Amino acid sequence: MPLFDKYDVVFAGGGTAACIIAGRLTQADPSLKILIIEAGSHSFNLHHHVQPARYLNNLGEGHTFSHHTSVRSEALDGRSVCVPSACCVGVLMYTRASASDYDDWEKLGNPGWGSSSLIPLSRKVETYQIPSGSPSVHGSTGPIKVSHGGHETNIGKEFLETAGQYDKERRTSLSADLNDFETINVYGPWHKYIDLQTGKRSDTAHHFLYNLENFNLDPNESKHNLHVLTNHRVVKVVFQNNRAIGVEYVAREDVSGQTPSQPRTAYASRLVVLSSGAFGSPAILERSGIGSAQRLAEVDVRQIVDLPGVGENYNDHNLCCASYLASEDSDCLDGIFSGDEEAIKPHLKEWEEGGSGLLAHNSLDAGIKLRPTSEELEELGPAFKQLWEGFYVGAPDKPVAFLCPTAGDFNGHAPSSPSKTFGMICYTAYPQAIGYTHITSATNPWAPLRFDPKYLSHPADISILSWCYKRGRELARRMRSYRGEIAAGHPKFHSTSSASDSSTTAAIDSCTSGPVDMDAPKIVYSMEDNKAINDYLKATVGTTWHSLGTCAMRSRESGGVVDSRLNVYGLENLKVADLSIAPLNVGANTNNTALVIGEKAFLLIAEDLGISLESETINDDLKNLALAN
Ligand SMILES: Cc1cc2nc3c(=O)[nH]c(=O)nc-3n(C[C@H](O)[C@H](O)[C@H](O)COP(=O)(O)OP(=O)(O)OC[C@H]3O[C@@H](n4cnc5c(N)ncnc54)[C@H](O)[C@@H]3O)c2cc1C
Repeated sequence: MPLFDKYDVVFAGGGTAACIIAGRLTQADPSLKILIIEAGSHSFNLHHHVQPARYLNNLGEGHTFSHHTSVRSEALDGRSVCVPSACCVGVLMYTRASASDYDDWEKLGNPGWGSSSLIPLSRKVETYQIPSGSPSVHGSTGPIKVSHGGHETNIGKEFLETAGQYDKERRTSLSADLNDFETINVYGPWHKYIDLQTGKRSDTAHHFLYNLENFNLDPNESKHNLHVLTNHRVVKVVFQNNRAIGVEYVAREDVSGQTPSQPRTAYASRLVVLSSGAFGSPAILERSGIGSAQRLAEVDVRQIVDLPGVGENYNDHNLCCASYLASEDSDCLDGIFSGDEEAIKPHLKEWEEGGSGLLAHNSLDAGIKLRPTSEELEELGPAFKQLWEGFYVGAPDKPVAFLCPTAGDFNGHAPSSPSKTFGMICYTAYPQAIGYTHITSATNPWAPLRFDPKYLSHPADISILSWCYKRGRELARRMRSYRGEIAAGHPKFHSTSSASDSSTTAAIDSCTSGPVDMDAPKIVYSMEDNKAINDYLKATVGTTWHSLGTCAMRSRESGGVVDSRLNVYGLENLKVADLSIAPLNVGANTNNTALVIGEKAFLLIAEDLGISLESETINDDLKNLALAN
């Protein structure tokens, strides 16, 4: 239980952004009494968390994960989708936004949130362990380590070799920097949030909290002023007039039936910060009476502030994973993905002794941020063309989609051992369909949300995924390790279709099928084939776990929830600081943007609290950044 009667700052949620803000605040002013209330458990040195390759095993139901099931969607032929949220870096893919993404945020009326302010923060937070990293965009002293991981898979190498020979329209470079905020349409290496020295996952809990001097996982044992209370959820914010003075919270055990027993209160004399992510933060606001009058009336919550944007503007990216068989000599992560400890054992020694091998890996070694050629633009159809002209032409640094091979199939379609598999994943960088998330209970923070991500409800979104699936398929079937397609991970083409000839639709049992020639003709798809692809996408499209935007930093008139200092409109002493504040999507995996938001929020909060960044505990880089912003 919390040790102090009253804290200076209370955080609801202890994920990517919160750990940075709390860790930096406590370094800047060790006398600050800070409480983090976190729904999940501690991850300190847990082997399934710090050993990178085990991430798929973490996706089950548990205390660290919340699964949000959507309403049934017409665009997905009546299917629901399930989106988990959690307090970790997940798949460990290091991907940064495009510079224009942040400039678009600033243009919406958010001074200090453009690329010139945020790129230095993205540099600040990292130590880029890739020797060729440019110091103008990559950091060398930050807590979060970025490397290529402890192994180089043949799948990644072959993807780049194949792309170099097959795709004459685009460049391939082994030393390309795909995450310099501007490079697109280049095939290159894909890096990871893995510390090269230890082979461990590099996350904000370990590098901003657990490493603090005197920090103790158990607040009762702590001699530190920063306490973390895990396995508890914040129900709502407590106000005195319009000033936030604390939060009510409950433990999972306190919930019986629909209603938790009497919640406890943690008081905050200076600031309450909601950092519960794109699902958690709007839910806390709604339970606190902040949101649209209609939504709050539906769940019997008295409205305190009318902010119809709460829970709206839900963004994600749309994922498609196609599955292929790989040659038996491929170094794939299937065994580790299966969670079978016997399969993991052979890799443990190498990881423990040198931080290397397949356990220090996430299966993704290469990829491309794709934009279409003029020929492909035609293939993408009229709905996309309109989007292209209105959105992409003026933003040459924005990708349309990502395409990356995975050494091991995410879908778990691996036939029985010892077969090896690889995947070809693609996701849409800026889906046009925007969803929502709202509460269904006024009091129970574990109650399911009413949630619809609206996947594929815009026609351009499905054309992009279809185009990427076809591109990925052409590359996959030319890779040396290709041994056929796994039927369950592909569209059901009619057996007489040329899109399903023997070399392209080998079923699970045709393991001897090798790659086609590099100059084999491109597969031609009929209207019926295209329908089969669309049906497959509707049946399988999934989340990239990149939920954002549900407490958008915009003007109040345009549906905003927080201003550009992250203050919730109409209230005092209440900020939101996590990915939910993103006013528009970013064309990237989102952890990097959450890191940047954490760094930016720290500077804003330090300033509000009157903390001098001249303090000796703050290093010079940070001082300079604060002065520059
Ligand atoms: C499975 C998965 C894989 C991912 N893979 C990648 C990847 O490879 N690369 C990448 O860049 N990004 C990845 N992401 C996305 C990245 O993890 C998120 O973008 C980032 O963590 C968001 O940071 P945040 O601070 O906004 O929220 P989070 O890090 O989600 O933190 C929110 C925290 O609040 C807690 N919480 C929620 N409700 C409450 C409540 N009521 N009370 C108290 N606590 C609460 C949650 O438990 C959580 O810990 C992945 C995400 C997931 C889920």
